[in-house]
Amino acid sequence: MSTTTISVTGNDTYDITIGRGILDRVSAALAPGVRKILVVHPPTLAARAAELRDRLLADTADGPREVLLAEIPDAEQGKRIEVAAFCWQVMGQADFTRSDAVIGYGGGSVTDLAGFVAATWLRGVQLIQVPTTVLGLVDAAVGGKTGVNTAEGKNLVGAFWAPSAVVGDLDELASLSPNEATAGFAEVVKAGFIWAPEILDIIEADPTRAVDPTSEEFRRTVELAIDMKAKVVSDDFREAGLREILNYGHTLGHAIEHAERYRWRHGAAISVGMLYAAELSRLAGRLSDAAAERHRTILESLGLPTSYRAGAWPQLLATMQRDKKSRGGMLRFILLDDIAKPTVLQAPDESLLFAAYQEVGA
Ligand SMILES: NC(=O)c1ccc[n+]([C@@H]2O[C@H](COP(=O)([O-])OP(=O)(O)OC[C@H]3O[C@@H](n4cnc5c(N)ncnc54)[C@H](O)[C@@H]3O)[C@@H](O)[C@H]2O)c1
Ligand SMILES: O=C(O)C(=O)C[C@@H](O)[C@H](O)[C@H](O)COP(=O)(O)O
Ligand SMILES: [Zn+2]
Repeated sequence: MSTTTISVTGNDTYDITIGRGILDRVSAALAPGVRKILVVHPPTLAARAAELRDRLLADTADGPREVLLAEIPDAEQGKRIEVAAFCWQVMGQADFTRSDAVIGYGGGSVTDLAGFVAATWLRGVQLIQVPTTVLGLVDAAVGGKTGVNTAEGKNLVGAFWAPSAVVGDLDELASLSPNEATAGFAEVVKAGFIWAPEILDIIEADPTRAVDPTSEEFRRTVELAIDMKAKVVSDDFREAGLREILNYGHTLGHAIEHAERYRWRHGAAISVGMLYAAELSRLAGRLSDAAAERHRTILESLGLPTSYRAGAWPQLLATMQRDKKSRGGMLRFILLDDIAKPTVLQAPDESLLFAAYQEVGA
């Protein structure tokens, strides 16, 4: 099967390579002169991280290397400042210098944490992202948003720090459970609604094939989603404007994740958040009934959640105030004027926000 390369341009230029059996590209992506490498990984991938270490050690063309493995707690438990401090300690004790590198090998939680460690160690060292989940591949590993959660909310501390390469080996996804693959696929659906309607057509034609990581349909939708993200972050790395569209569904979605103390998968929360944004768009008189209904149908056809506890509204509203798109006390939402026509809604009336929530509250 062929390999696809999608490039991010701008201040930092790098390639996202998508293919099968391409892990050897990780070593090739290291800058000349890298002597020490920290591979950050979750417990689930401990054995495979050791194999990756052995591959990196076997490549001696650029001289000898030291490869350290940093196993971090799973999922959101890994996105804590204490975990970043653990990685800093490992790097400090091994004398990592500015010419050394960090590799994020795992899902989005790992690539976010590894990216943050790379951004902050000595104010920035080389970062290579090797995503192993659908969500990591199509979204988290691309674009250089890195960070950790705080007690008050999701991703509240972080940095923009671009990887120098993203190696997307589809073989890595084979061990994902169908539920995990589907949850991550919510970000592909997002790409369909904000930018690439072809994704929606493919899902509607056959939702089961669309989420199957071995299918051609999956490969096509994933490449469309990555291509969209690469274009957006090439244009607006630091989220001064256009990049905000990538937050479609995230204002409510992040608040649900926080309310659930991260027992919900990110993609599942974003699924409810996207339906909420669609209903808000419809009630604000921007989106047609049919386009809002298309959200519900597509998300449900994939088995993604479309409702959340009705009684949670006051808590969700309070958490949404801390969303990064807020300005002063003013909430801002990414809505749709139509499919693939994202827009911003500033300071919506609380009654409108509540009315939209009644469409997803159960
Ligand atoms: N930086 C960004 O632009 C960006 C974009 C989207 C999401 N995110 C963040 O990504 C995180 C969610 O990422 P995620 O959905 O990948 O979750 P995750 O990283 O928590 O991984 C989900 C689960 O899958 C396991 N896993 C990972 N790879 C596996 C594999 N190949 N086989 C079997 N199991 C595997 C992990 O151990 C974990 O239990 C959230 O924290 C979210 O905020 C960041
Ligand atoms: O890359 C972006 O920009 C995104 O918003 C992508 C989102 O899918 C992702 O979940 C991101 O981490 C959310 O960012 P935040 O700034 O709202 O924390
Ligand atoms: Zn997201």
